[in-house]
Amino acid sequence: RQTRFRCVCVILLIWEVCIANIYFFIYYCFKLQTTDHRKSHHQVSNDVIHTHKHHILTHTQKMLSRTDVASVTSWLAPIIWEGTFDATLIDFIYKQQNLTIATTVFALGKYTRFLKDFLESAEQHYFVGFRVHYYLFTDHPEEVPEVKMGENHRLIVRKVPSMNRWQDISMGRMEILEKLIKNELASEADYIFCLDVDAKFYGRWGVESLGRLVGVIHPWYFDAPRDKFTYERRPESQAYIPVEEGDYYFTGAAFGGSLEDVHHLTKTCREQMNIDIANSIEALWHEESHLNKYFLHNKPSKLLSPEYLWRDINAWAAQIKVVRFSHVAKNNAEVRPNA
Ligand SMILES: CC(=O)N[C@H]1[C@@H](OP(=O)(O)OP(=O)(O)OC[C@H]2O[C@@H](n3ccc(=O)[nH]c3=O)[C@H](O)[C@@H]2O)O[C@H](CO)[C@H](O)[C@@H]1O
Ligand SMILES: [Mn+2]
Repeated sequence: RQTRFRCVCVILLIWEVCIANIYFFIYYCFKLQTTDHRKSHHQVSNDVIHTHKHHILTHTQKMLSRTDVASVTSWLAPIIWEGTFDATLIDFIYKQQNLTIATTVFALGKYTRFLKDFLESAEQHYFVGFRVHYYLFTDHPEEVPEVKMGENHRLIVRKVPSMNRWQDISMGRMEILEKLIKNELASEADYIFCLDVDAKFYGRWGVESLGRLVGVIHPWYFDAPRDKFTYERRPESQAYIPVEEGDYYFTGAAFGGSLEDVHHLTKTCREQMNIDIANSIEALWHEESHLNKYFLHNKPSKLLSPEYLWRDINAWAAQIKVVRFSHVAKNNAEVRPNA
């Protein structure tokens, strides 16, 4: 009987040890969870003053990728497509830097007709919530429409002389930009974008586009083989690119970056175009040809997909999930000073 009693005691003891272990295990797990929680909250409140930041910072854990398009170049510059960035997170990061984005636009001759749609749509989609100073160059300041600017957005109008050739207007932008950056922008802005006016915004164009030197892949050639790119192929031009060279074909209708880098870009293109004029040659696609030559030797640090300059809002391509900025249809012969 005594042995039976001992046996029962031992079993009871083992049972209690087990129960105690289970209790201890549950308590330990719970404690671990709460301390972890407190720790991450603490880290966040060290970094930021806002209250929702814990939620925002955890977005980094989301997998962002596209498998149908390349999102990085061979020199490790990101290519920005819808689905490769977290807009909330990237806005939050840049918000703390108090940036100003200078944005230049030219509207000479009949091109003032594009201003209303350009500016109104920009106010809905372009760097909303960030400081933007538009510099508008026109030969008809009286035709600039009244557009209500959002908070922190300003429109500065500059008069420039009229020109007889649309090619000269388009190419002449480089010199005007070069001077604007050198003489005025140093203490006024952090980044600059130079955009065509015959275009309209349909979706977000925000801080994801900012970088030291930013090129936009031309909407007609993003999917084309290199030998189809319309680079300048005559060796007599300074814009010449041999057939076996070149990475992407960039549009002349949108580019940007830091003031220093864009100043160097505009200065170089202006100088190269002047050499071409002296040699009586005009590059096939004007300043766009020179821009492509520049990007061959000065690789952009960031590339924007054709979402950032699409052909026309109605054109379709499987890779384009969002049209952010798009050329509007225009009758070149009717709108340009020379056909
Ligand atoms: C589809 C196509 O062929 N695109 C080419 C064409 O673009 P685009 O047909 O888009 O050139 P464009 O007529 O828009 O001219 C460029 C910009 O110059 C300004 N502007 C031009 C003319 C004028 O009378 N008033 C005025 O203000 C305006 O800001 C305009 O957005 O030419 C560019 C410059 O060479 C590039 O080569 C483009 O690849
Ligand atoms: Mn255009």
